[in-house]
Amino acid sequence: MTAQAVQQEDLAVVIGLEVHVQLETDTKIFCGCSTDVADADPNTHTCPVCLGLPGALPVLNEAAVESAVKVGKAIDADIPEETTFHRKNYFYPDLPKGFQITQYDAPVCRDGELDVEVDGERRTVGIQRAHLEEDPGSLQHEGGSIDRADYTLVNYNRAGVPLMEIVTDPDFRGAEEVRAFLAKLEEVLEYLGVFDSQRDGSLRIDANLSVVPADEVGEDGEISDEALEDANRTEVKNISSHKGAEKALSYEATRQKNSVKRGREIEQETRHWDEGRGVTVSMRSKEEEKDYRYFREADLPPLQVSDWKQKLDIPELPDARRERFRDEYGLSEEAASKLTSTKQVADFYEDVAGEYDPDLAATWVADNLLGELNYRDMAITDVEGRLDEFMRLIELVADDEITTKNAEEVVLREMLDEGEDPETVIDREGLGKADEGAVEGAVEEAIEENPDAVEDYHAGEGGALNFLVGQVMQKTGGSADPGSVNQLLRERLDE
Ligand SMILES: Nc1ncnc2c1ncn2[C@@H]1O[C@H](COP(=O)(O)OP(=O)(O)OP(=O)(O)O)[C@@H](O)[C@H]1O
Ligand SMILES: [Mg+2]
Ligand SMILES: [Mg+2]
Repeated sequence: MTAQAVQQEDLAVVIGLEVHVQLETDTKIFCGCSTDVADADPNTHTCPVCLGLPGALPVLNEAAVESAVKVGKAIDADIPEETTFHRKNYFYPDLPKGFQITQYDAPVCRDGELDVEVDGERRTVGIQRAHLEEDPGSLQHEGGSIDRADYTLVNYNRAGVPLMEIVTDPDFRGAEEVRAFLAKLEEVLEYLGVFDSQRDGSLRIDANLSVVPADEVGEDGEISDEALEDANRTEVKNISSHKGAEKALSYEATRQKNSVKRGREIEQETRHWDEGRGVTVSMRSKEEEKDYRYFREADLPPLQVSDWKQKLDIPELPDARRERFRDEYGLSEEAASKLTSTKQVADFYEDVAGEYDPDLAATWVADNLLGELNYRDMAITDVEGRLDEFMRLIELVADDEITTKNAEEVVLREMLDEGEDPETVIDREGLGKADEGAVEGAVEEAIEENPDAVEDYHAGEGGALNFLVGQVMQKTGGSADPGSVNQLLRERLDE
């Protein structure tokens, strides 16, 4: 293909990702330093091992390997008999040892896959490999972005934090697919309990992008290996969010298409996503594997992991759980989706559905609780310690001790805004359902006090009954059930 001959619309975009996720462990991957570095002063969570001082020896953190094996099970990957560690050598100030301990030819996971839904269609994204490695330190560029800074500060608190690098096949054909994949990946990792999407810097993405002639793409989105080999790709680094990925990839796709249109060759290079300016800038020509001089990390013996796969259990994953919720509880697709959005929500739903009617449970958890939490920019994890209080509120509704309306509009909201338990709100606001005698008394009173409305009712005026219901509700401080008030009134008036 000569570049000049190709029009922009004749090009298809090909994307493959290298996603680095931080595994949730208490200590770093090769030393005992705490990983809780969010509010720590620079270089306070360090030791001779993660600072790479001569003579210090790494010791592998078992919890990090367990997490990696769980991820492997979740993405249906091959887990080898034996996994090994390598040194990846490069010279950069974020790397105190001058090499990163990572995995090379025997990663802990190979040949996995993850199903995603894009525009209602199910797609399978291949995962080439997923391996363990240590995070480098972080660099803080002072006085402008990386390419313009006056000087750079270095903080090794992150050095040695356990990462898993998940490398996909070049299976994405657009930025939206990437976004769907990242959302799904995070969902699965959080279900496994190995990842926290709220943690700063817990997800970092290198995105590889190339353009190929559109007629190389088959109907099912397949592209031949030759076409992929032929295409020069750029690797965009420094992407740290789903939105960032979408923006960076849209930018890079347009840049490459325009370049080809103008007859320029795409260089195989590493580019940097400048979030502030919304552009990708050239950093360096792409390293090749030989540049890294990979060799075995002699300080870490090979690790036998094959039987860990049997030993470690993983929870039911979101797709399976969604399907089961539909079958077992008769939920709509939408409700099942909402109720499996996180493991905590799904667990709470099942607790409630086990005690009460599954539909009532669905309304209360999906619509009321999640709705009110969402409105306050909160998640279920923010009220984790109070789920028994919400359960008690639902019980009060189920037992008819309080009206649905009061429970929803007063008690639940006060519970969230004031941090009170349901009984306290109900007592303070006098919301306990009025007993039958009190409601009957209020009905009598309303009829006596409003002869005109009674007359209108007998004359067939529809509004009159509603007016009387309103009077009774007022007299009972909203604690009566409007439906039964309506019925009581009609019985009395029609006598
Ligand atoms: N033609 C292509 N267009 C876009 N992406 C591609 C293409 N060919 C391969 N890729 C993607 O490039 C990525 C290669 O990642 P991998 O980690 O194996 O190598 P690397 O980027 O050379 O190494 P490093 O880890 O040092 O960055 C994969 O996500 C793969 O899907
Ligand atoms: Mg890589
Ligand atoms: Mg790469």
